[in-house]
Amino acid sequence: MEALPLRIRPTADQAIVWANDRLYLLDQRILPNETVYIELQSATDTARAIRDMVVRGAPAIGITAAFGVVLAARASYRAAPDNWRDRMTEELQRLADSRPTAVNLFWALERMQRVMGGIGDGNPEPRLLQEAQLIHREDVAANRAMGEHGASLIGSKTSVITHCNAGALATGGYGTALGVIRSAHAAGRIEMVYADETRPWLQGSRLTAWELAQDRIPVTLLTDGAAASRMAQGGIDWIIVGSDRIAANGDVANKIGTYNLALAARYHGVKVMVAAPTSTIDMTLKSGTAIPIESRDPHEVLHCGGQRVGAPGVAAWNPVFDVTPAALVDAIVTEKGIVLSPDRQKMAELMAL
Ligand SMILES: CSC[C@H]1O[C@H](OP(=O)(O)O)[C@H](O)[C@@H]1O
Repeated sequence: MEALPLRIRPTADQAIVWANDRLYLLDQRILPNETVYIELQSATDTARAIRDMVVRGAPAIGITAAFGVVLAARASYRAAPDNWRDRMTEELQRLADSRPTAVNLFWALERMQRVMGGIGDGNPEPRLLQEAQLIHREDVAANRAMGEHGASLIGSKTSVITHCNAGALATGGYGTALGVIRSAHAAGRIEMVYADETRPWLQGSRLTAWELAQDRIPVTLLTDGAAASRMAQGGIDWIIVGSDRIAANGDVANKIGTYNLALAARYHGVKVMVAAPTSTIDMTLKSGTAIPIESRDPHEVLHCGGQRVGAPGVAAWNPVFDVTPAALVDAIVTEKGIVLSPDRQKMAELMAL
């Protein structure tokens, strides 16, 4: 991967760019201090970029993987025009192995493989690129629909707490949780957004605060440990978060710390909204206990802001997601509509729409 200048304005809605027949990612590891696009030359590059969190966020991971399939097809067809499918197997597996929790990754790969199955002779790239771009466009449209659905639940002068980054940077654009916040703000109903910093990777302080400030939406940073005390002071109406995978009974996997928020919210009478496209819902898993939870390098916990904060010899536990039981979720908001007090039957009815 090489960092190349790309002559577009680096905004949160341009985190994933296909231009000049090339794939570029806004490097989210160094936002907000630097806005640098990295060009990806192969599916292996793409898998590494997902694993290393150059791009992150469930829908964004799925969209990026779809473009990774296009890069794999280009290389395979050039190497073996008559046998390009078989040559893609290894690269597709690398993409699938990049991160385990966001189901959108596997949903996108399966959709691209279904298209691969329908391609006849000749160069597969144009048809696969068309599908990857369609997945990207559909995600933005879903986020805008989700934003309106979610905003319909938001009353005037609402203050919310959000966790991690479920914004344009985590999706194809507009965002899921931040999409709801953007739509409610456009309707004049947002008083304040409190953004948890979200240790250890700081998606909240580095990414969410940047996105909201860029859109002139009022935002106040919280340390992760401050959220419950802020709720205890009163005046918080909703917790609004995204998700990486939702099980068939409505259990929600999201960034580590979401479960803590939901427990404190229930105690303080604050409602919990999870905004996610239906591509994040995994009806093959009966409950959240079956959702694979990614653990990352303890180094991420033992360091902060580029310096070591854990004494030598100290261990660290670094699961980067947790599961919030459906019983602690007041609303799951998707592009298809809203599920209040989610349960298995209601999730099945939503998915049947
Ligand atoms: C709209 S999905 C965003 C979702 O992804 C984040 O995880 P990560 O930054 O590790 O990819 C977090 O769980 C967000 O809620």
